[in-house]
Amino acid sequence: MAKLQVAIDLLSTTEALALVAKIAPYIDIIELGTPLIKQEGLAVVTAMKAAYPDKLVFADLKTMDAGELEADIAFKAGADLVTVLGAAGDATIAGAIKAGKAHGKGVVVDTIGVADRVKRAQEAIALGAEFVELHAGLDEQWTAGYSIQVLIDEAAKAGVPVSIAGGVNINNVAAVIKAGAIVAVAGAAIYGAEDPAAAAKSLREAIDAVA
Ligand SMILES: O=C([C@H](O)CO)[C@H](O)[C@H](O)COP(=O)(O)O
Repeated sequence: MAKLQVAIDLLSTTEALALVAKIAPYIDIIELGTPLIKQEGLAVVTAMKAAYPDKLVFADLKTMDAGELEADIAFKAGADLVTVLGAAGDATIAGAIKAGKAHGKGVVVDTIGVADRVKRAQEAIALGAEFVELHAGLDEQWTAGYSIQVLIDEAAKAGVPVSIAGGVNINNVAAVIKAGAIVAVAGAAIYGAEDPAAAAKSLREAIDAVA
């Protein structure tokens, strides 16, 4: 069954916890976004895992160097999954995966900014990543001409476990899952909705109707 990951790009632990209190029944993975972790530190990871021990807590570290060290810190703080950038060297990805194995946790490789996302996804899975995020970041999404269809097409070609992040919403989530993504990542479509619970519920239902 494909998973729904909420990407929380709010800026306080209080707001993040309040959001998850509304949407918890509909989501599988709770992502603490990079800006949130920069604002609140890894304490937000610890607080979220304490509040939702049965959910997967995803720390979007976007590590570029010192893979083993940064991943180890986040796993100790309570993360189940951490991100390392696909743009980083193989040694950085391998280091984070080593920390993941030591903790019995996983590493997700984020392809933001990578020119050939499909090739890097295949390489990252060969290195031992749990799955790879085919990702167009917020700045890329706001660039004229952006379409999530690029990521959907890449997911269909990748042949390895991938998630899609970058403007997932109720209009495209079925296509995301039909393309083979094992995780749909939705940020603004949930936290920016007038009724986040209703938005998360609709996304969940749309995913389950495909998967
Ligand atoms: O990972 C993200 C970004 O780098 C800021 O942290 C976003 O959470 C991701 O792009 C998903 O965002 P939405 O487009 O709002 O779904």
